[in-house]
Amino acid sequence: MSDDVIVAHALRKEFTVLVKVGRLRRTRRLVTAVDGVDLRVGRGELLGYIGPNGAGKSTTLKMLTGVLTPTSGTALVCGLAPVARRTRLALRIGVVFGQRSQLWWDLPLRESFDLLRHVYRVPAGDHAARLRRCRVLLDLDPFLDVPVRQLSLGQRMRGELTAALLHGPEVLFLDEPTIGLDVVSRQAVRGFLAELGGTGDTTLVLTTHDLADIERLCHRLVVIDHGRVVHDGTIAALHERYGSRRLVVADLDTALPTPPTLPGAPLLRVEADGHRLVFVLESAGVAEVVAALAGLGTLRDVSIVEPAIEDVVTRLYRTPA
Ligand SMILES: Nc1ncnc2c1ncn2[C@@H]1O[C@H](COP(=O)(O)OP(=O)(O)OP(=O)(O)O)[C@@H](O)[C@H]1O
Repeated sequence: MSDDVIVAHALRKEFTVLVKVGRLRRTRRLVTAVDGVDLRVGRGELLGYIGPNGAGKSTTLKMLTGVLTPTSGTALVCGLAPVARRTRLALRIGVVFGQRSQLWWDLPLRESFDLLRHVYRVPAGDHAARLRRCRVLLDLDPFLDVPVRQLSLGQRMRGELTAALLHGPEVLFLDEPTIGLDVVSRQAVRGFLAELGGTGDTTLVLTTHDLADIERLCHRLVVIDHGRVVHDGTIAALHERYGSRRLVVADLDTALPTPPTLPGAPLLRVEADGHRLVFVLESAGVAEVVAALAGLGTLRDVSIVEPAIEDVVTRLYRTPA
């Protein structure tokens, strides 16, 4: 039996929108937000679901969590049809959507968590253990007794994450979990999700525009554009497909009259009046390039620059779907 916790086939969602034509007239137009997405996500996977604005990410997540009914296609999450079995599914998944809160605005966090324990009928021992873990990892104690409406965005997001996890979900869906957070909160949330995903017990599906989230957290990346999957694979595969290459940066004590020619690693540019040479690693290996550079007798320092995911994703978004 497959251990996929999410299986979507030809998932499609259309919306009818009214658009203005001329000064007074309005006409109906069909918007295809998700256009035949196939997706399988295994238990314990950490999946980044990314794409440019309006690509269909949130709409996909809403269909997978039972908030929206697909126009056509099928989805099963934890073996359940999300809309038809929404209540049952709610016990098996956790959802953190930036714009929607599951906390009680006027209650302190601690009381919201208590209420959620009753809503989900979580045994007291399990609840206490999960809450303890979140308190430590997300540093909740300084604001556990503060009413939710008084929390900062970063504090509330840490509360939302906790709320989504107290019933021990198998899958956690996160729509832009670090949006608008300051550096400290962003690191806290990322670190927490990395730890959670690292256990292999919880499947994470994450949409984000913050590619640092992806690099830190996701093993697999699904990129959608105009509602269609344009890449499904590892980050390394994405770099390979779009030809991103590693660079070797050599700092020299003395500039050379002519830069060296290294087989398999062409010179990309010369900087700092000839004191810095940047090579592209093509067919050559790092060791042979470094050895050749060391042989020049003027090498002070050498570093390898990994390709930035921003570059490759920007290029991917520009490529027609
Ligand atoms: N309720 C709705 N009614 C009409 N159109 C909608 C509705 N929800 C989404 N859309 C449209 O569907 C398309 C996909 O929207 P969606 O919110 O899924 O994109 P997204 O990838 O999450 O974008 P972003 O990164 O900007 O959040 C967009 O063109 C959007 O305008």
